[in-house]
This record gives sequence, C-alpha cells and structure tokens, in this order.
Amino acid sequence: MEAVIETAASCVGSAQSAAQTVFVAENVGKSFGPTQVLKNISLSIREGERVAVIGPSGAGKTTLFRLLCAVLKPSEGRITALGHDTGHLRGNALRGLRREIGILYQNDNLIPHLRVVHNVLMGHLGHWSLPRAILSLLWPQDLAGARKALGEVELSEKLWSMPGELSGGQQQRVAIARLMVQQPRVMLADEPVSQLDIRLGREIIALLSDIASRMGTTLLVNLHTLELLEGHFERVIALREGRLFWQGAPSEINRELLLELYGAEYRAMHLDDVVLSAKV
Ligand SMILES: Nc1ncnc2c1ncn2[C@@H]1O[C@H](COP(=O)(O)OP(=O)(O)OP(=O)(O)O)[C@@H](O)[C@H]1O
Repeated sequence: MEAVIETAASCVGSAQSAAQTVFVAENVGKSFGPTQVLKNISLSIREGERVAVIGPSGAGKTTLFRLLCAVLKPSEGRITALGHDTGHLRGNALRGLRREIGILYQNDNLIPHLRVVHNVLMGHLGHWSLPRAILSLLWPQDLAGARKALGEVELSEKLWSMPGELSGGQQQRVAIARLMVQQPRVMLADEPVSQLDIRLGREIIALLSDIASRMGTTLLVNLHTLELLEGHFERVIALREGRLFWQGAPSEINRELLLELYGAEYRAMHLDDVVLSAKV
C-alpha cells in the first residue's frame, strides 16, 4: 500500500488558512547527536482540530510533541506555533507561548505534596504574579474556579485530597481540570492513558475530546491504544521511523495500513481485534 504523504506546500496551505493554523511544521528534522530521529516532517494543525498521532515505539511522536511546544528546537526546517517561529523564541515570548499550550503526560502530572485544589489552581500559574501564586498556596485563590473545573471532571469531592489518595484515572482527571483552569489554546496529551486500563482510557479520552470541543481548544493526542481513536478525532497522523508516513480520517485506516505502519509490533498490539470507524 502506498503511503500518502503531503508535500510541504499542500500542508502549509494558503495565507488565509495559515491564519487559522495553530501549528505548521515545514521540512522539520531533529537530531540528537549523530542520530536523526525526525526527518523532513511537514504538516499543519488547524485551530479547533482534534488530532491523534500514532506510530510504533521510537517513531518520534514524543519528539514531535516536544518540538511543537518549543521544549525542543528543530535541527532543520521550521516550526510555527501559534504564529511564532519556535527556533527564535526566547524569554517572555517563549513563556507566553507555553502559557497557551497545555500539556498532559502519561503520569506524574500532579505535584504529590500539594492538595488537589492547589494542583488544579496551578493552571493559573502562567497568569498570576509570584506573590499571588504564593498566597494561593496558603489561601487558595479562585476556589470557585477550582470547584467548577473539578465538577466538570466529576471529582468535586476530592478538592482537599492529596494526589496519593487518588487512583491513576482520578489523577488524570485532576490534571484535565488543571488544563481547564489554564484555558490553553492547544492541549497536547502525550500518551495520557498508557498507564490506564482500556475502560479508564476510554473515559479519559472521551473527557479530553469533549472538553476540547466545548472549549474550542485544539487537541493533539499521542496514542498507543488504537481502539480509542473511534469517535474522538477528526484526523490521524502516523509517524514511522521519524517520517510522516500517513495522515487521514480514522475511517480510512485499514489493516494493510496498520500492518505497514507497525511492522513487527502489529501482532503484539492485537491490531486485528481493533475495529475502527469514524463517528466524529
Ligand atoms: N533526548 C534524546 N536524546 C537522544 N535520543 C533521543 C532523545 N529523545 C528521544 N530520542 C530517541 O529518538 C527516538 C524517538 O523517540 P520518541 O520518544 O520521540 O519516540 P515515540 O514515538 O514517542 O516512542 P514511544 O511510543 O515508545 O514513546 C528514539 O529512538 C529515542 O531513543
């Protein structure tokens, strides 16, 4: 099966569509020392889109996310994030960009010695002055905002709990409540459910997708569990060996594509059992 790869020109699109674009990668490469882990990646993500990034282990998914949120700079090519060339961002401009990008990791999202309320209010950190942030640790500022966000993730009763008293799924919900308080323009979730069983994973992906669509926030999720694509994403981007292998709608994914994408991992992932359909 022939991999469908967009050219830089078609990805970048016209000046008009660029105005509604949150990320543009143009011929991006990333090397660590002599090892090139991303090669010639060109893609764009539109405002409000919900996109899943898939691919075998080591394909470069996390590296791509770190480039998009400007934690890493490209070795080649250019990334434009919310209108800024990340290769040239420094100081306040870099902090400003990071405020607009909310990140959810697979675990360790919460500060273990802070109560849930304080973890949720961490979402305000990019906007609050240092004195207000310190004061909030003694006397939570915006308690109503924390209560509301926790209500949205159905954890109102955990406001004063410690993270260690929560299950893995509940901790991810608290991290999502923190994202709601942060109100970023983009949410990047890097394998947010790989530590959870499939039922909890489904709940978390459904919650993220629902919140992103209600807030009009762009959502990018790096996913290993392909069963979770169903119904939540408008587009899938597949990476293989550091290259953009394929992109399209979830409904276009078929057995041949997955066999070619995952190679030896295909059987281990039980992909024959995966039933994919687009209900977005
Ligand atoms: N800081 C680094 N220094 C050196 N090599 C790195 C670094 N970060 C990532 N790599 C390498 O880059 C490649 C891609 O890693 P990355 O974590 O982006 O892949 P991935 O697709 O997210 O994999 P997984 O699904 O297993 O998490 C891997 O071979 C990894 O070892």
